[in-house]
Amino acid sequence: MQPLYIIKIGGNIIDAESKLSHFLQHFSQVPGAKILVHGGGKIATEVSKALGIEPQLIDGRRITDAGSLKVVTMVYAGLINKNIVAQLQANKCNAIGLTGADANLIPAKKRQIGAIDYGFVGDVESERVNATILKSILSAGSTPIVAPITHDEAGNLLNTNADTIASTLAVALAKSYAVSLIYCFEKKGVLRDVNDDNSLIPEITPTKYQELRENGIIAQGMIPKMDNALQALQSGVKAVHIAHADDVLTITNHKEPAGTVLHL
Ligand SMILES: Nc1ncnc2c1ncn2[C@@H]1O[C@H](COP(=O)(O)OP(=O)(O)O)[C@@H](O)[C@H]1O
Ligand SMILES: CC(=O)N[C@@H](CCC(=O)OP(=O)(O)O)C(=O)O
Repeated sequence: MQPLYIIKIGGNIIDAESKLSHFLQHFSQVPGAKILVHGGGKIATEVSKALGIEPQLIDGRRITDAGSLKVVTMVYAGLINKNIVAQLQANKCNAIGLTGADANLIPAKKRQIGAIDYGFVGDVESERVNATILKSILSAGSTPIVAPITHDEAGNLLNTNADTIASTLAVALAKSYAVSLIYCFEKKGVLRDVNDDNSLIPEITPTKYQELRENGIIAQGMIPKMDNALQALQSGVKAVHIAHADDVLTITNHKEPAGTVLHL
């Protein structure tokens, strides 16, 4: 099967102009078929505060009321997505920006009210992804850049965690490509001490994950990232890495080990 890299980039890199531009230069050199999924939660939080809408996050997920939905749509689908596309075009990467509403790429269901009402937050399923449109974009030599905005097929946009979008697309395409999913962020990978880049944990299995979580070594935003990563691996994705944004080419060119690799 043809290789496909699905690379996710998060808020701390997107928020730093020079880090983002450095990453995009590298991303444009990743060989073969590739998809970029971006977040941008940090910028959405800043814009939200500037507009007087106090952001509220529970376990890394944003409570998205009608006002917050306007903010995240403007920030993710507009500001961030289009800036990334323009920068990739400047790097000779033929990028095409998409939300989950475009070409019915990612239909979602509004999260049902349980203990917590998340508001306009969408839950997604890999079976419902429009894999056909992604395959045709990739075979035309273009690179989809996916924003974390989905839709409910009834005219409403929904906010979906970007780590979840990346793993859902990876699973949806795993029948057609040998998919490697790479979560890129601002640290060397999963660390024993979150403040020490020399404490990299090179490999994690589901059993080790449980242990690291119980010990509080894996916490905050790393929990949904790990959950999504392991689920992708259990659903046919060939390889999953959690690594520094600067190491993307080291991983895709198989130069040397970098970041954390997940194993079943
Ligand atoms: N063991 C760990 N190793 C690395 N990062 C961790 C760990 N535990 C918690 N984290 C936190 O998880 C964050 C990454 O998750 P998140 O903020 O959601 O990033 P992104 O926006 O890139 O998806 C890191 O910035 C770090 O603060
Ligand atoms: C529902 C939900 O939480 N959506 C996320 C989408 C953005 C995101 O995931 O951004 P990062 O990858 O930069 O964290 C949010 O609004 O924060």
